[in-house]
This record gives sequence, C-alpha cells and structure tokens, in this order.
Amino acid sequence: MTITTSRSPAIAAKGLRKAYGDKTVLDGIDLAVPTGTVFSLLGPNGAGKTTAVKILSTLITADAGELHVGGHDLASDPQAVRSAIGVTGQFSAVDGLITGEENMLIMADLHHLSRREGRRTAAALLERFDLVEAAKKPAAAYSGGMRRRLDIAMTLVGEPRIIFLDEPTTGLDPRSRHTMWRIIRELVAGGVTVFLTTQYLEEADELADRIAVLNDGRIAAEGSAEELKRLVPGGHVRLRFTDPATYRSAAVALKEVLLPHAHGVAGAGVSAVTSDEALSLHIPSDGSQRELRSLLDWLDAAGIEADELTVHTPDLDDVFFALTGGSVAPVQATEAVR
Ligand SMILES: Nc1ncnc2c1ncn2[C@@H]1O[C@H](COP(=O)(O)OP(=O)(O)OP(=O)(O)O)[C@@H](O)[C@H]1O
Repeated sequence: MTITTSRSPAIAAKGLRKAYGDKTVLDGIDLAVPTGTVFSLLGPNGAGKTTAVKILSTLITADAGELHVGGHDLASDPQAVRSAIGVTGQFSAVDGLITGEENMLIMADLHHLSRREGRRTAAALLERFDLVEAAKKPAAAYSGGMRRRLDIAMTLVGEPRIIFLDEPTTGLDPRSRHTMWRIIRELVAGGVTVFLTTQYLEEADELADRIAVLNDGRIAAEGSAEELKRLVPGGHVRLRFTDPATYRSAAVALKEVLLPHAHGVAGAGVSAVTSDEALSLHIPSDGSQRELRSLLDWLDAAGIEADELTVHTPDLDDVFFALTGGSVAPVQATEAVR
C-alpha cells in the first residue's frame, strides 16, 4: 500500500474540459490527488464542482482531458473506475420507502456478496455509523444527518478505496457535521482517498490535505489551507470598546497615526477599518510579537485603553473572497501589502 501511496495519484486530471453549449464550465483543469489524502474542491455556486465530481466518477463524460482514477483511464476503462470508487452527495442512493437495513442489503446484493456476508457487512456498517436503532425504520423517516450517514454506509459496502463526497454536510447541524468529519477522518486513516466538495470553508480547513479553489472554470489557487491563507491579507488586530467616547477618540487617534507619513504602528500606511456600530477598530497586522508590541506601545502612548484586543489571522473565508471575486482585494494587491 505504501508504494501506491507515494507513487501514483489516486485521482489525476490533465486539461479537464467541459462545456454546456457555449458555457465553458471547466476550462482545462489539472489535478493530482495522492492516495490516502483528502482533496477539497471549493468554489462559488455554479463554479463547476459537481460537474467535476460527475466527470471523475463516470456519471458524465468530459469534452477533453487525460483523466485517471484509481490508476484506470476514465475514457477507455470507465467500468474499472466504477468498481474502484464510491460516490455520495447531492444525488443520494437512499430509497426512502424501505428500511436502512434493506437499503444496505440491496447494496450488498449489487456487490454480489453472499447472503451471509451481506448481512454481516450491513450489520457492521450500521453499527459503525450509529444506525442500529434506526435500521428497521423506513429511511424516509430519517433525519438529514442519518440519511447522509446511511448513504455513506451504503457506499462503503463495496469497500471503495476512492470516495467522492459532494457537499456531504450541507444542511446538517453542527453535531451531525462533526460526526461526518469523524467518519471521513476514519476512512482516510484506513487509506481511503477522499475527493470532497464543500460550501463550508471550515470543513475544508478541518479535513483537507490540499484545497483547490475553482473560479471561472479554472483553478484559481491550490495548496494546503496554510499555504492558501498565506496568499491573502485579512490579518488584523481588533480593538473593542464599550464606551462610545473612548472609541471615538481612539478612532481619531488611529486615523492620524495611519496617515501615509506615519510609521511605527502595525501596518502603517494601510487603512484601518472602523465600525461605529460595534465600537471596534480593525488594524491591519500580521499578528507578530513585534507588531503587537508596537501597537500596544502606541495605545499606551496615546492613552487609549480598549476593553478587548483580539488577533485575527487570515482564514479560508478571506482566501475564498480574494480568489473568487468577493469583497477583498485581489491576491496580487494583497501581497504588496504584506
Ligand atoms: N446538464 C447541464 N446542462 C447545462 N448546464 C449545466 C448542466 N449541469 C450544470 N450546468 C451548469 O454548469 C455550471 C456548473 O454547475 P455545477 O453544478 O457543477 O456547479 P457547482 O460548483 O457544483 O455549484 P453548487 O455549489 O451550486 O452546487 C452551472 O452554471 C450550471 O448551471
């Protein structure tokens, strides 16, 4: 297993293209997902994430590209790809009219397991996914979280080594989301490769070894969460005040010190953000000890006492907005600031 892990990617795409009519959805995308890792594809609504999942899991065909999944060529051997993968997500395989257990047994039949083996596998997976109590109830009566768990359990009947999860936690409450994260981590610990699309940047941050941000049909950036966060600004110190008068005098003093000629306070020359409603000031900062010290010195010298000081480092939200045309400045401009 280690040999495969280090040598051949579980999922590889070169020049992946797909258009619907004159709308190009994927415009020559390259991806390589090492075996036993989590890869997350992020992007705004309509960016083409589901399209990429559908292509790589053989549900639809690409217009162009060299695509390999599990070492098999998607164009020439889609059947081999199908037997290596599992897919769950927006197009759930769960039949609501029958029980969770019956859904599992149907999957076991589809995978040609013997009756005995099918029952054993179904029971083990229902237990693993905390569905034993619900097993005899119709799946239509399941909550969203239970249904997702059943969906993944069904996918695992065939013991796929590569799993595509298309927005697996959309609409789930925080507890169900954390359960799903635990399940995904367990799968990966067992050597499974996970291709994950999500709308939750926190989810990619938690789970993914590598993240690609899809925008306008192309990969706008790819890397670990930490690497992506380094691409954008967003680091700041937030000062919060409870007394409006103290807040106002701090805002005035800050404006003076952040004039283009002034230096010495963190990020001098970069505009701070004031929020009159929240009585808070956001001062650009990399959060380093040096910058914090100079900020504290300045606050002392100016006689300003904030009620709360918090350091905010860039998160994936900042990355997402910067790369997908949101409200934050584009990446190049932000690099100049840092
Ligand atoms: N069968 C189809 N025919 C025509 N256009 C399609 C078809 N499927 C998807 N599209 C278009 O392709 C684009 C990408 O859709 P896709 O579902 O892959 O996006 P997505 O990133 O998964 O979005 P979301 O986050 O909303 O699920 C969208 O503009 C969509 O309208």
